[in-house]
Order: sequence, then structure tokens, then C-alpha cells
Amino acid sequence: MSSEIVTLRPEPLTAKAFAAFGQVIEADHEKSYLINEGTTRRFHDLAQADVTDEGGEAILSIFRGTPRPLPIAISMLERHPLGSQAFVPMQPAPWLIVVSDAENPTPASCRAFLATGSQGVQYAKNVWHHPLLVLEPTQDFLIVDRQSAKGKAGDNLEERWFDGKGAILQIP
Ligand SMILES: NC(=O)N[C@@H](O)C(=O)O
Ligand code: NI
Repeated sequence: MSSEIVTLRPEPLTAKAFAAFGQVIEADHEKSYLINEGTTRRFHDLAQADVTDEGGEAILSIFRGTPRPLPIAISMLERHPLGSQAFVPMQPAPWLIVVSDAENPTPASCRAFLATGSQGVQYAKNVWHHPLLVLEPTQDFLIVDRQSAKGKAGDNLEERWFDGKGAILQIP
């Protein structure tokens, strides 16, 4: 059991840096084309929802996040074995992401990212991530994730609480 507390320093969110965890959802001009008589630019196919295991279906929700006490303690991660989960900010405010690609995550295996208010992410199925972390008093996100088939309880949430002191997430 580690007695040292780990400090996580967020790095800028880029598609390349986040590739092991899922996709970054942002207005990538190279994936866009004009529609609607040239009045609208479509940023196309930025991510694909992966939610149909065990009869799951995609749903859209809004999460209204509020900040955690400072210093932000990272004491656990969670994952969704049956589906991806996408977070798209609905206002231009930065937010924080903590993930791990270890099968058995520890504070030292975590990576932190700072997302701009124009960046969303989709966590790939079964990727360890911390629940929503925001910096403003309230921040709304559009969520695309999985609902179990009506009446069929698919267990789509696994949590891993760290032993010892966990980690502290540095605020940029
Ligand atoms: N619990 C829930 O729906 N939210 C988490 O999955 C999260 O990643 O914020
Ligand atoms: Ni989640």
C-alpha cells in the first residue's frame, strides 16, 4: 500500500494523447463538409457509440456537473463494461479528465487531461475513468451512453476504489 500521495498534472487533451482511452469529440475541419446549401458545416462521424452489447441501446442525457472540494481527491475510477460513454460540453468552459489504461488501476497509473470547452470525449467501452470533473459552479454536458434493454439489468458500472491516499488532481 503506497504511503505517498500521487499528484496528477493535467496534460492538454489531444486525439493522439487520448487514443488509448477513446476519442476526442471536437470540430475537426478535416472531418467536415458543408451541407444545407452551404449554410452549415457538418463535422462528421467523430465517434461511434458502442452500446449494443446485451441488448443495450443508446440514450442521450444531460449531466449538470458541480465542482468537487479542493484539492480534488482522486480516490476511485469507474468503467462501463457494456458500453462507451461520451461527454460533450454544452458551454465553453474547460474541464478535467482522469483515466487509466491499467487493468488494475492505481493512482500512479492515472493520466489527467485538461479539455477545453470545445472538446468532448467518448470513453471507449470498459475504459477506466473518473466521474465527471468540472471547474465552474455548474457545467452541463450532453451524454451519449448505454441503457440496458428494457427490463434487462445489464451491470454496466464497475468501480475501483484505491487503497491508501489515492491521488490529488492539480488544477491548471
Ligand atoms: N454514473 C454516471 O452515470 N456517470 C458516470 O458514469 C460518469 O462517468 O460521470
Ligand atoms: Ni462513466
